[in-house]
Amino acid sequence: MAIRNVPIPSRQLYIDGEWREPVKKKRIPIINPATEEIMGDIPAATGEDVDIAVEAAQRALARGDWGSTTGAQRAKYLRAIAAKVLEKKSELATLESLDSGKTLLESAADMDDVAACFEYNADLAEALDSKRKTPVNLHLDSFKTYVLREPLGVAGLITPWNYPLLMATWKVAPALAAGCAAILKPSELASITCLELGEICREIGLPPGALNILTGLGPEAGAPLASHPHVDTISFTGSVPTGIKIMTAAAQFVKPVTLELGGKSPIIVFDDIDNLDIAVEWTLFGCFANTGQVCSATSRLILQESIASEFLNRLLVWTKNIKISDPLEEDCKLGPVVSSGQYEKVLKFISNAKNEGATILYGGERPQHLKKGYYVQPTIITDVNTSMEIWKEEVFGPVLCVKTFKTEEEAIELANDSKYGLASAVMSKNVERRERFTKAFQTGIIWINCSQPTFHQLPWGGKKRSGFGRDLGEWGLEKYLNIKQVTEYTSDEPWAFYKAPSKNQ
Ligand SMILES: NC(=O)C1=CN([C@@H]2O[C@H](COP(=O)(O)OP(=O)(O)OC[C@H]3O[C@@H](n4cnc5c(N)ncnc54)[C@H](O)[C@@H]3O)[C@@H](O)[C@H]2O)C=CC1
Ligand SMILES: NCCCC(=O)O
Ligand code: NA
Repeated sequence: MAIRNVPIPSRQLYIDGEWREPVKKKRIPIINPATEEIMGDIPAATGEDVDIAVEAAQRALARGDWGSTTGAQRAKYLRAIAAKVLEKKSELATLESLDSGKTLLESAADMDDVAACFEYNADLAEALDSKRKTPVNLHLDSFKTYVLREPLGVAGLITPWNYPLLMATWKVAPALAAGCAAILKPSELASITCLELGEICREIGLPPGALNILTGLGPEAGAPLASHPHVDTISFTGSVPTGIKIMTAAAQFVKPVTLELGGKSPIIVFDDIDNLDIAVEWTLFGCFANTGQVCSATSRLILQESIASEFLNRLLVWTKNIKISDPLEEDCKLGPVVSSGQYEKVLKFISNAKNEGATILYGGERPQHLKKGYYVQPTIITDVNTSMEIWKEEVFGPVLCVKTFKTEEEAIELANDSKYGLASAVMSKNVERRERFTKAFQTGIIWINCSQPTFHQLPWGGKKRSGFGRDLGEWGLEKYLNIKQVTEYTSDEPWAFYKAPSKNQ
């Protein structure tokens, strides 16, 4: 499946259905995190390019070939994109791995998810046609009313590097399904596959301006998008500090935003589990999948004291078995983190934990056999207390911290002891207990007897400082719609609120 020598395409910005050099002609190097080598470069958009893209998006909305389409017509474009993604799956997956360090296995799964998400939103676009105009019966003779669902306008989509094309798809697919015109700003750390989405849109003949793709730095390309007066909504996935900046910028125009931010999600394991190894594997997957660079990573293991020692022993055995290598190698299960900045950040979290008195039970360093690349061993940290940074802050790397508990009350208190509220997992065979935890968890996503499986039919998002609004499912499309009420007075009788003037007045 791996095509090692996929050439890195040299692209420009994708605006108005064509490739355009950025106004300031700047480019950003692409770094392969597995080798630390520069592989190519991407265009760096600035505010001038944002203005051009916004105008292209507005023209698309005003033109019949996009602005007047039915959901069924848009569904055809979305299905054509899905088909092209599958046709180019191995090339796209390899590019994704080269750019972000994701294992090829995970990149290939992402491409399947990308295609499935476009397909799913094609279905939603079709379903929208029958819901476009919904009568509302007021049970009054004098009024006829209905509600229209219309595209909100120009959507700004700002996305991260951990699932580069998939996170973009979670926003692009519903924005297009709704009939918006979109401007995607992917992360400068991994933009290759998002630019290839531009090529796919060109190949399938998506009307110009319906989707524009501006690569570039956050403050130079993302910030002008968030603060543009003619961008009608912003959907963002990324860090809390950037989310706050985006919300602040958008607030100046009372622009709706949805924010999918960080997390420090718990996984609670009870001693009533039937099979220790199954729980161990979910715990590993929950924290080390995608090299821990997952907003919903269950990076706080909350373990019932009675099984702690046996569980940790099995966890160590399984962890030592994880293959860490170049992400394109067969069976690689843990690649490098995305960038030198992220590498330094993860190692600093580990050294801070040590300095605060925690124990590095396993890992904590660069793997001995890999001399180059931003690799960090899967790391397990014990002797953690709730005032430590490692308990409170998102690492976004393969680092699991562990605490034990005796009672259910203690477990739920530990689980909810976070400023974040994205996801929670509980492993137990006791149905009533699982229901109690489902109710008590202060998060938007609950996993029972698993961690991380994600389905595009279900709402994705959090509460507290993990943000608000939802991607995916029908909820992921709603934010791109304007709900318009229409009220018609159908009576021949005067309204008779004011006194009617007399005939000779
Ligand atoms: N919730 C999640 O899925 C993610 C969380 N993170 C967290 O954020 C940390 C830092 O990663 P970064 O890449 O720096 O995340 P970031 O939040 O800065 O980047 C996400 C996106 O926002 C853009 N951006 C940055 N500054 C902006 C601004 N002022 N206005 C508009 N857009 C802007 C970036 O270019 C990128 O496209 C990670 O270590 C991790 O903890 C990072 C990526 C994804
Ligand atoms: N399994 C998808 C996770 C998406 C995210 O990290 O935002
Ligand atoms: Na990269």
